[in-house]
Amino acid sequence: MKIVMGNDHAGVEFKNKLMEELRSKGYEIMNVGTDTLDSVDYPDIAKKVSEKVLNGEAKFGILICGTGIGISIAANKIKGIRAALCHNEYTAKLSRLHNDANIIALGARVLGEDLGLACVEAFVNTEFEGGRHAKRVGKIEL
Ligand SMILES: O=C(CO)[C@H](O)[C@H](O)COP(=O)(O)O
Repeated sequence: MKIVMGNDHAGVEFKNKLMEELRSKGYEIMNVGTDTLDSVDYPDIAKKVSEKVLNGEAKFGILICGTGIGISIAANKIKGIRAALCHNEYTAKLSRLHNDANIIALGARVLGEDLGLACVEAFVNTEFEGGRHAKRVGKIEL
């Protein structure tokens, strides 16, 4: 499965740990985030990841900033993106099951790396349930 990851300066270490774990589990990871601690603007990263999800280069995106808030707000302004800010496996799973989220957003200053990985695995391994949820998701479209 192809996944694109992006992060601002607050998420470098978190991204690296997650990327290493995910690659060791066989996921194909594209990294479009920053790799240094120099300050960058999270909306630019949200845009890069969103583009790769929308053009099909990746099935899912992972966005990381300090809290996950700004980067998820920015991604959700882009047509076709449903970015879910998740803090646990339950919300990560439900964001796929009910909301058909195509990006998971995580807060590097909020979550431990192990919990972040558990959230990502719950997210990418859950299918959208459809049915009554499809009508609701349809109403979200920009
Ligand atoms: O979490 C974030 C956005 O929601 C950013 O990572 C955070 O605002 C960056 O802050 P700073 O420039 O002070 O490192």
